[in-house]
Amino acid sequence: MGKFSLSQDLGVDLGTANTLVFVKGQGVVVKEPTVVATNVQTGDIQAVGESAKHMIGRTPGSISVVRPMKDGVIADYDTTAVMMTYFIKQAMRKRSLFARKPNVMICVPSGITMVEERAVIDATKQAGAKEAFPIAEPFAAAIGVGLPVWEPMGSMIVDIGGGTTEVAVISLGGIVTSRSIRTAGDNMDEAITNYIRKEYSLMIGERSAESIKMDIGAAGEELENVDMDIRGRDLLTGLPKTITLTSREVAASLEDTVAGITQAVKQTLEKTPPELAADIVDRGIVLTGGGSLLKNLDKVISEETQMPVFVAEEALESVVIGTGKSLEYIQRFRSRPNVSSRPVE
Ligand SMILES: Nc1ncnc2c1ncn2[C@@H]1O[C@H](COP(=O)(O)OP(=O)(O)OP(=O)(O)O)[C@@H](O)[C@H]1O
Repeated sequence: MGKFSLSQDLGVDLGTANTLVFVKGQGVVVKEPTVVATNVQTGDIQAVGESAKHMIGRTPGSISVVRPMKDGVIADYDTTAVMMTYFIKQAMRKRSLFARKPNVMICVPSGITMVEERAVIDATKQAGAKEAFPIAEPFAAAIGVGLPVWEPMGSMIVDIGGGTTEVAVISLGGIVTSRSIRTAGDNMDEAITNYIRKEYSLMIGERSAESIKMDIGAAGEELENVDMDIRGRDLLTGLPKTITLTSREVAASLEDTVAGITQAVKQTLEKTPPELAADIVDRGIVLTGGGSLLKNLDKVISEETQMPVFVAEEALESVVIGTGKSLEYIQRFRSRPNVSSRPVE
């Protein structure tokens, strides 16, 4: 880096549900849903981020709304690249005219294949990055929540996003054991949708399912029961209909997804070397990612594992904050497939 370098490097969390951009020296400057609306006839971009998310389920035939990431990886390459270009431009609005292209630290799920990781690197470069440095999502999340990742000390992080849940035990700057499953927030929405369709013959939209989860969704059984009126389309008459749903029903519909996440945590603990397991017993498990905000999920995981469990304060931002903090160590990261979790000394 030269003496008069005008660098403005970026950290990016390209998530299934949300994309966030961190600018060195400024913090989180972009926080938008990973959604793009395009005009079907012309291919022109109609809306990106929050405004595109509002269009989901409400578009005429001429507009298509796409979520270009699925299960933590790129499902629609061209749309992802266009979206990233838009967000990176937005993040660098205040950039000097003479600034060079930014280096970008970008998170990828730890269970990603080489081909999938290559697609993320290529899309990031296409969006204007000079170099793209992949970092494993749970590692970034652990840095973001301030866990002592570089110390000889076991830390366990569970990042529950929209598409993936990543569980990792970290010590001495590397991931010791990890598990990445494609079960997370999106599956919770699907489980609620399926339950309502089966029990009430009512078809609800993706956004309604997400609001039900956020408003009255919870893990476990012993809950204060609350009601919510739900509107949708009656599958038998084809007409709009309103039903009243209870939080207990929602919790029951989420049981399998919650069990899947708890199981992944247990399996990772089982593979953890004893010294590190002892550290985790002392210091607890940290949950992060939007999915960790599901009510009572921390308690259920704590009961199942018999470990203290904490939810991170900035659960939706830990990963991007971690990518931002990692910019300090950018020289230690190399674009090498599948070893991105391990900073190279
Ligand atoms: N209060 C809440 N209660 C339950 N779920 C929530 C809450 N807030 C957000 N979520 C869920 O969190 C998920 C998004 O989390 P996050 O932004 O961390 O994921 P992501 O990084 O985009 O996904 P991934 O890491 O899988 O690529 C969505 O499924 C969203 O519905």
